[in-house]
Amino acid sequence: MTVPYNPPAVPDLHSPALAAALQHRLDHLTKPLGALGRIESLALRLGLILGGTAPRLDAPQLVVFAADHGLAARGVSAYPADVTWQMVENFLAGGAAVSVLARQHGLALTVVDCGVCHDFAPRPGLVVRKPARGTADALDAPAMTPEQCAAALANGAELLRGLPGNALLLGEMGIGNTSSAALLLARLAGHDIAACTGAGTGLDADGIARKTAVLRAVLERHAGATAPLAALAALGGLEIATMTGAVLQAAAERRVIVVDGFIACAAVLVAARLAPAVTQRCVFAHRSGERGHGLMLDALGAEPLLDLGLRLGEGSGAALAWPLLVSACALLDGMASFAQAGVATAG
Ligand SMILES: O=C(O)c1ccc[n+]([C@@H]2O[C@H](COP(=O)([O-])O)[C@@H](O)[C@H]2O)c1
Ligand SMILES: Cc1cc2nc[nH]c2cc1C
Repeated sequence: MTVPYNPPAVPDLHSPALAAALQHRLDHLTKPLGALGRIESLALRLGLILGGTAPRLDAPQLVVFAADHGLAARGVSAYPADVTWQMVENFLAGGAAVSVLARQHGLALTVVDCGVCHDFAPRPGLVVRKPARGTADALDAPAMTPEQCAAALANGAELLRGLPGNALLLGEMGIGNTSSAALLLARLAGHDIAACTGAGTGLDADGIARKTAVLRAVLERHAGATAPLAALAALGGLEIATMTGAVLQAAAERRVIVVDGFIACAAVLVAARLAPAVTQRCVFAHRSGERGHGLMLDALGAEPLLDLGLRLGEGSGAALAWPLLVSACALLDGMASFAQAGVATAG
């Protein structure tokens, strides 16, 4: 299957001179060498992405990509598929975890209907870009046709082009989407599906065993879908495909991409298989409680900032990590050097 989509160019960020200037600045601030730990590598990364020694985060955008999954009818989730549209209403009404966190941290929140089986009343904060009402049951057919997958990728890119600011925080909502993420991880990183399959919204051990059996059969059904976009179309969700297009566009525009949990990482995994330099623009917010997320982060070469046992999605982990990015920039910009403060350096 060929998906008619050309990813944008994502150049390497390699800049030894800027990296040296950032490291020099970090090393001369009034603290023992390296004492701000991972905040220092975060500051370095933000400087490299935004292209300066005093990076400024501007107008951060938290986008929740939502869609339904045909595979949900196979009992792979602990919750009914209707929760997808009901939670979209909750995001927009301001009552979801991510709504609260976005308000708290001054993040603009946009919800994108990428393929929910529901008609929403138009309102501010909701964007409808749906190539289909949910995916097909991947046990019967490819989840998306090549055209639907290409349309979702293009929608993500177009959406990003219209957003202000220089930081994108990824969120998602879709009953059944840990199945798609597990399938993509198994296929693109070459792991057994059992190591990639977890409880999602809360399956017990028997439920996880049934989910694993379904997913193993899906992989067999689509054994030929090995290229990244073919795998995305066969196994993925409409929200994952739209998010992949958004990630590629954000990376091409040199925005900071704050990656949430297991499903958001699956979109980044597809994007990184198409354009490896994508991960240079990513800050991985947290390690989620979902089995498989550790393998996913390893496949991306990622070290997440937080490890809180979150397994909510929605962009909640990205929003919780956001203040660390703000602090990293503030410290880089605002701390005095040893020379400025008249503090003695190490003997
Ligand atoms: O972000 C994660 O790591 C994560 C882990 C488990 C579940 N989720 C959320 O739960 C939903 C998918 O779970 P499931 O069991 O329906 O596949 C979806 O809406 C995700 O946002 C998210
Ligand atoms: C209630 C609920 C909220 C969610 N938010 C993201 N995924 C979710 C799944 C459920 C079931």
